[in-house]
Parts: sequence; C-alpha cells; structure tokens
Amino acid sequence: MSHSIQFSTPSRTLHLPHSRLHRPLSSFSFRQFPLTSTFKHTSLRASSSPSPDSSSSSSVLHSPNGTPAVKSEERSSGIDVDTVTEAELKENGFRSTRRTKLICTIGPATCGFEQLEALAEGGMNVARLNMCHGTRDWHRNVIRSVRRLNEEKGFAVAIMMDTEGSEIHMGDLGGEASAKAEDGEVWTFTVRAFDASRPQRTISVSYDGFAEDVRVGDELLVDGGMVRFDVIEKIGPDVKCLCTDPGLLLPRANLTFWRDGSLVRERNAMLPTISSKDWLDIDFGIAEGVDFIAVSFVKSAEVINHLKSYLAARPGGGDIGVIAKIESIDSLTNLEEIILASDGAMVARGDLGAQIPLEQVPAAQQKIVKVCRELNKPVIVASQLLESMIEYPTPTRAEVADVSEAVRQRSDALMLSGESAMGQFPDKALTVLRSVSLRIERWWREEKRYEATPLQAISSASSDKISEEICNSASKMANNLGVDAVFVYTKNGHMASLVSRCRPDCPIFAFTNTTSVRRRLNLQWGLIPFRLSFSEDMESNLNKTFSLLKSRGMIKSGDLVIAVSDMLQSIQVMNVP
Ligand SMILES: Nc1ncnc2c1ncn2[C@@H]1O[C@H](COP(=O)(O)OP(=O)(O)O)[C@@H](O)[C@H]1O
Ligand SMILES: C=C(OP(=O)(O)O)C(=O)O
Repeated sequence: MSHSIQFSTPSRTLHLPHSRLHRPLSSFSFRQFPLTSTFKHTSLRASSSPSPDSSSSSSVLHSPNGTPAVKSEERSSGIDVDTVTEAELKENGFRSTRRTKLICTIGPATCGFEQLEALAEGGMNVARLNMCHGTRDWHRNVIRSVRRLNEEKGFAVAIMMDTEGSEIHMGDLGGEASAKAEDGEVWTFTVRAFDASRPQRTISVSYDGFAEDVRVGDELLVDGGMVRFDVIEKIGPDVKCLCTDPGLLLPRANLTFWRDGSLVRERNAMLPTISSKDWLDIDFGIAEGVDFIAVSFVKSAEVINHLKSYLAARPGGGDIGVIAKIESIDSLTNLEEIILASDGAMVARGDLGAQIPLEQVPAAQQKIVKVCRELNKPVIVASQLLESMIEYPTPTRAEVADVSEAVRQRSDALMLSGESAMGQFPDKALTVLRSVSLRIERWWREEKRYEATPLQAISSASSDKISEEICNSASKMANNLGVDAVFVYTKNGHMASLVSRCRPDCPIFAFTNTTSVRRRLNLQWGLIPFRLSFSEDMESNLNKTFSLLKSRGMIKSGDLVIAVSDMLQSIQVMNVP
C-alpha cells in the first residue's frame, strides 16, 4: 500500500545526514503543503472551543480552506494510525496562538465551575492555588473542576500548587476581611492565641519565636510595605508597634523586619524553606496530580534538589515540575544554581519587594528572566500586574506599561494574584493581560525584533547538544524563511522547550503523546500543545497533525512549516532523498 504523503522535491528538503549525528536521535526538515498526497475525507467535525486570541494572531494563521479532518490511505498493517479520532479532536479543542502564557490565582471570586470555564475561555493556561489560603478540600474541588473542564472542553489548563513557605505572617482577623491601621495608633502583634474574638488593635503572628527575635527599633513591614510600624516595646509575648504608614491589614499578610533601610534577614533565618505543613500540602498535590509545585522562599538549590528527589520517589511525583519562587535576597544571591536545579522560576515581586528596595525590583526581574531563558527554564512574572483591577474595571496606564514590559522581556508567563482570586473583575483583568500580550507580541513581530545573536549553549551531553543545535537552527531558519509554523514532535517536552527558548516568530505546534506533558508545555512561551497517539512512522504522524491543525483552522494548504522531532524513528522519514 502506498504511503499517503510523498515528500516534496529534494531541493526543498533539508537533512541532517545520519553520518553527522552520533546517533539517529533527531532530525529536522521543511516542507510545503500540499504534498503529493491521496487524502480521503471523513465525516469528522471540529469541535470548537473558543480561542479569543487566535484571530488577532500573526497573519499567517488565517482560516482553513475547509475544516474536515482528513485520513490517509489505510496502511497494510490495517492500523489506521494517521486518522484523528473524534476523541482526539475533542481532547485538543484548545487553539490559542498567543505566545505569552497566562496564570490565574484561583480564590473565592473564581472557584466555581462556570467561573473557571470563563477563565479558561478567556485564555488561562495555568490555574494557581495558593496554599496559604483555603482548606485542602477547597483546593481539591478546584483541581477536580479544572480537570473536568479539560476533559469536557478540550483545554489543557495546568495546575500549579504554591506552597505557603516559612514566612512570618499575620493570622486570620477573626473573620473580618480587613482591619484599618491609622497613623500614630499603637497596635499589639502577639504570639498569643485568642480564645474568642480578636481584641481591638491586636494581631496574631504565625511564628512562635517572633517576640524573642524582634528588636525594639525594628521597622515592621506588612505585605511588603503596604502598612508600616515601628517596634516600640516588648512585653512578654506581646510586641507594641506604632503605625507610621497607615493602611489596610489583610488576613495572613506577610511580615518583614527592616532596620536602617534594609531587611534584617536573621529574624526568620531559623525557619525551614519547606515547613511541615508544606510537606503535607505537597503529599496532597502528588495525590491530586498537580502539574507544578511552586516553592516559596527558596534560599538555595539544595531544597529544590531535595524536593525533586522526594517527588521522584513517589508514584506520579516525577511528572510534577518544581518552580522556584525568587523572592528573597538569598535566592538572588544563588540565582543560577537555583534555576538550574528547578523546572522553572517565578519572579515573586510581592515578597521580593519586601526584601530588597523597590527600585531594585525591575532590574532583578530583568536578570531573572534572562537567566531563565539562557538556562532554558520557563519564567513567570508575578504580583501586582493589574492590582488596581481588584477594585476597578480598567487598569492604570502604569499597569499596562508594566505588563507590556514583562511581555517585551519575553517572559514565558504572567500571573494574576488578588485580581483573579478575590477581585471584582477577574475576567476583565484576564482580558487586559491577553490583549496587551497580543499587541506587544504583534509589535515585536512587525518590527522584526527577533534576536540575531545565538543563545548560549546549555547542554553538555552530546545527544542534548544535537537537539539544541537542531532547535536553534530550526528557529533561525523559521525566521529567515518566514515560515508559517514550527512543528515539534516531543515525548517528554524537552525538544519543544528548546524551540520555545529561541522565541521564533511563527507559532510552535507541539505534539506529545501524554496528557501531563501537554499540560506542562502550556506554561511555556509560544508552545501550542496537543496530545495525540503517535505511531512509529513519522510520515503518518505528520499526516495526523496536518489533519488536526487543518480541522482547527491553524494551518492551510500552501503553508510552509518546519518539523523537528525527538522521536527516534522520525529520522528515517525525514531523511528521504
Ligand atoms: N484559596 C483562597 N481562598 C481565599 N482567599 C484567597 C485564596 N487565594 C487567594 N486569596 C486571596 O487573594 C489574595 C491575593 O492572593 P495571593 O497574592 O496569592 O496571596 P497573598 O496575598 O497571601 O500572597 C490573598 O491575600 C487572599 O485574600
Ligand atoms: C507570588 C508571590 O507570592 P505569594 O503570593 O505567595 O506571597 C509574591 O510574593 O509575589
């Protein structure tokens, strides 16, 4: 039985000959549609999940010339491997081509199924659960709703669980949503527990050693400086503080100690990075199959390595990506080793801004984004991106400029915190992130601002080096030729991340055969991840992916694409004379 697709003329096909590879691990080729092919139309229909941003994407991704899925001639084996099934179409409903990924913290404003669905339709790629708040039952319900949404609507929303970490923070406010501290008032911060209601102007503190460690003359910053106090007196477990900068005290807000304009680090130096409560949360995350665990207040690579070994030793734990939150002076000092050990990083500007002077935060952000990119780790820019939208339906100009800058730096993902967790306009905030991202990305492409300089080599193993070179070359070629898409066939996602790292101009369609890899890829810049069952035959895989993308309106006949693959067998397909 003849193959359904013939490759284009040799002059249009590039090869990495086997002889030049140490082992036939990877390949790349480029080809033009339509290929000489025999297609048989089937009755498959495209299920259409909304993709609010695909229409405003790059001009090469316009409507298909018809949307039927196609099926090649059946193979002699009798296995119809290159047909996209109804189930696969349903599973891969999601089809946004926005390059910058969006994360929403889920809270009381967004935890219902319909609210989560609205966020997914609005472009949420990752749902974040902050374990500082809510019960495990509450978080379990959210995780299950997101999974249901993925199954029923074809999204690939990943779940990121964010550990509480060992920061010193205020307790709950006895049921009150907030408490107002006025200039000149004296408040008591105490390690005493309250029997009944909270005494007036009294706040409980989470850390038992608080009253011993704090010194008269320290400055106490609530929530990174939103409210400030001077420590004026210590009486047993009580610490009297004079309010110098008034503001709202929110439940469980974090506390830091400053003296002479800089952070006093030894005040909480004895706290472990991962507390006993965090370990229980991590076990909960493994049991619920979360995709990422974000670790708060990382000080060194050691804790990341420890967590990764812990995860690897547990069923399903090895599939979880570990994200280091960069939010302390120590994490900045040990930045490279922490990022190298992790699967990604978060610029946690909220707490970072409470640890270093605020004017140093933008430079720290730029550096973290750059190091992550060099080391091929996804990076998230978080906190206060659209803070005013917690209360107002439109952002400030300054907030739009901040979001634009994070997109311009080409960070992988932007994160909403209070805006989506407890704000009044979660959907509007997401719309602003989405439209600003799309606009800046388009501007970048129109200006042809892709980097000419090659990225630093990251791998030392020869097989990895080959993959890296292939992805660098494929991305460069994609820009030079102005192709319509890069296709990546990847088992564990590594090859897709190497293409994403190059930030090519065109969309990157990433195909993998596992659902968990697909969800994890959804955090990375530019990757449009799909899950499909593949055969050993690369030609058949190509057919299948063309069918899927045509039916989704993401490619059309005549488009030029580059395909890279980490599947061993694909070498033979790509090396056709
Ligand atoms: N699961 C939750 N349950 C209740 N409130 C939440 C939850 N997650 C977040 N919030 C609210 O949203 C605010 C912003 O979220 P986030 O920035 O993640 O937390 P934090 O302010 O503690 O660092 C929190 O202060 C809290 O008021
Ligand atoms: C994202 C952050 O962490 P958290 O919300 O846990 O304080 C931050 O500090 O910016």
